[in-house]
Amino acid sequence: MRTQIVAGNWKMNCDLDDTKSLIEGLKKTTKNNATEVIIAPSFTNLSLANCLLEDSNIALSAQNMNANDSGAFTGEVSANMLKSVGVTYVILGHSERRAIFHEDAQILKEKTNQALEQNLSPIFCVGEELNVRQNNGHFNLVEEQIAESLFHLSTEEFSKLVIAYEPVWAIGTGETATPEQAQEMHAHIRKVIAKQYDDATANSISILYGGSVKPANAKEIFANPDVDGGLIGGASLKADDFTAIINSF
Ligand SMILES: O=C(CO)COP(=O)(O)O
Repeated sequence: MRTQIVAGNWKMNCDLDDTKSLIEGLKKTTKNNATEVIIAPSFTNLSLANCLLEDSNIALSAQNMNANDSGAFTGEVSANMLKSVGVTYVILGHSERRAIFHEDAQILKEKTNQALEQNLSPIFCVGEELNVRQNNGHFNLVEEQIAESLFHLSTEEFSKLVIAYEPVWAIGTGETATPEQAQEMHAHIRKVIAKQYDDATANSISILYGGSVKPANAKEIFANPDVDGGLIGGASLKADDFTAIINSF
């Protein structure tokens, strides 16, 4: 039985007050759920979020992290700093980091290594742009993204990952992959992992879908056998919507 996960990627949204009220809203509505619930506020609000979440079972994730331990990296945040404010997950390889901040397979490999060394669980994002899908290159591209940054890991290390499939054309566009498109890519990812590692590893990894998930479509996406939850952007910024998504399993 794989862990079902619903993670909210707040991106560059919510100041201190917004963070406080969103978390208070979530704590009222998300009690006693069997699903692992994770939120990823911005760096500046992680410490507050950690205090507010003390009596809850909502876990904290960062949206990014530097690959180095410490030192002269102006503007960057280390794994150790994240751990010191209660962070247990880190989103790596989000398409916005790849496209806007030019993060490539090598840097994502280094960040993954550092996260695992420091006992943070990476939520590693993969996904194709629309033109790649239109040219039928999406299966190969996603396989390549996983292989280039992750296949150097040992079986034990790989088992600590969460994978998120986020087709770039579905992020923030209101256009969602159909349940069939999500299922076939998730099954493909699992097959690729089984080929590199083994069936047990492939079957134990939680693979999340991300891209315009909302209360109205979460149920049909989560109903697929290889979809173990969601990485939610816009709809994670409203406590009611996020809770409705969590309750869609
Ligand atoms: O990028 C996403 C989560 O990481 C998805 O964003 P949306 O849910 O806003 O499409």
